[in-house]
Amino acid sequence: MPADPAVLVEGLQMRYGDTVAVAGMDLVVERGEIAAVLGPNGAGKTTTLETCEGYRRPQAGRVRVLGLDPVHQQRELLPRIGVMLQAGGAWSGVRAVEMLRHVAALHAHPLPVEDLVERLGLDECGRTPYRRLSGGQQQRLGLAMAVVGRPELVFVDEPTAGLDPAARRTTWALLEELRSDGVTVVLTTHYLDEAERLADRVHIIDHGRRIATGSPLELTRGGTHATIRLVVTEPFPPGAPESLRASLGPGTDVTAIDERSLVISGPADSTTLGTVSRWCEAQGVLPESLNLGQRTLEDVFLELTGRPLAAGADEAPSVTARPSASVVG
Ligand SMILES: Nc1ncnc2c1ncn2[C@@H]1O[C@H](COP(=O)(O)OP(=O)(O)OP(=O)(O)O)[C@@H](O)[C@H]1O
Repeated sequence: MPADPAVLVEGLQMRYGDTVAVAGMDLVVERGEIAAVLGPNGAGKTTTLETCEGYRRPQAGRVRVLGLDPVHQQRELLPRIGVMLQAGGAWSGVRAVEMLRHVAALHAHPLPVEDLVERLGLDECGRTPYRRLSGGQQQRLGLAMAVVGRPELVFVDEPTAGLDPAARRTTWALLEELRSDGVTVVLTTHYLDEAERLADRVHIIDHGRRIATGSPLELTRGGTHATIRLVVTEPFPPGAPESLRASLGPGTDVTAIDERSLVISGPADSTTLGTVSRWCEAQGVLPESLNLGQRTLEDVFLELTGRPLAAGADEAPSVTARPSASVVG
């Protein structure tokens, strides 16, 4: 019989008073993969993770972690998972390395503390009380505490928020090493490069729901689709996006960016490029540039939600963007 997935979330609903934090979340994380839960501020990432970690009881729906119920089988589950919280997690007066040794001592087969300290550059602040550590040092200590017990599964919430580029790379390398050792990693992030670089599978979430799932390549490739950016020398005549969309036919989407540029999302082939070029001639506009580019996760989020990821959950939808990507998985 195949093993249970590392994480299984079905129809999870969570609210805080009148605020709906999670609105029917479905999520599957297979064992041994790095899964990134990507979404804007307030999308419900932390609440979902905290429910998987057993800190919150599902108000509706079902959550299983390593096949166990995180609330009712917490004693069985806790020794097998590592948790890096967004902030805190250590006593304020305790020295960094003492804290890590303490956590290591709670586990049967911990990683060597000194190695982790050196790996994560914590040697320089090993005797510093937790409350005096910089934000980045607290982040790295939090990660060390999450992995020191050799967990089968680690949850890391925004592992590189506020870290400098060198510390981000160190963190990524450690997470990749965990995966090579067969550890499942579930991380939340709103850094697109982090999700693209690290994750085997990305779950894009918005307003408490998963809206797309796939490997970074599957999500950005969108089948044979690509993004073509057209910039012309003079403003387009009125109705240009509609007219170009009609020329290109079904399966293609055209979004006006400003009066001289638009984005075409459609098949990346010579027919599309030829049609765009002939359309420009017919409209009497001269292309300044015509760039064919791979979609980014940012483009995917924009297409799915009509607003940029960085704008946050409450931003009004953009008037020019129109959803066209399909939900995967
Ligand atoms: N303890 C709480 N009490 C009241 N509302 C909360 C609480 N925690 C979260 N919320 C609200 O629930 C929603 C989801 O929050 P959550 O922290 O799960 O999202 P998130 O995607 O992790 O956001 P971020 O990226 O900012 O951490 C937000 O509207 C948030 O303001």
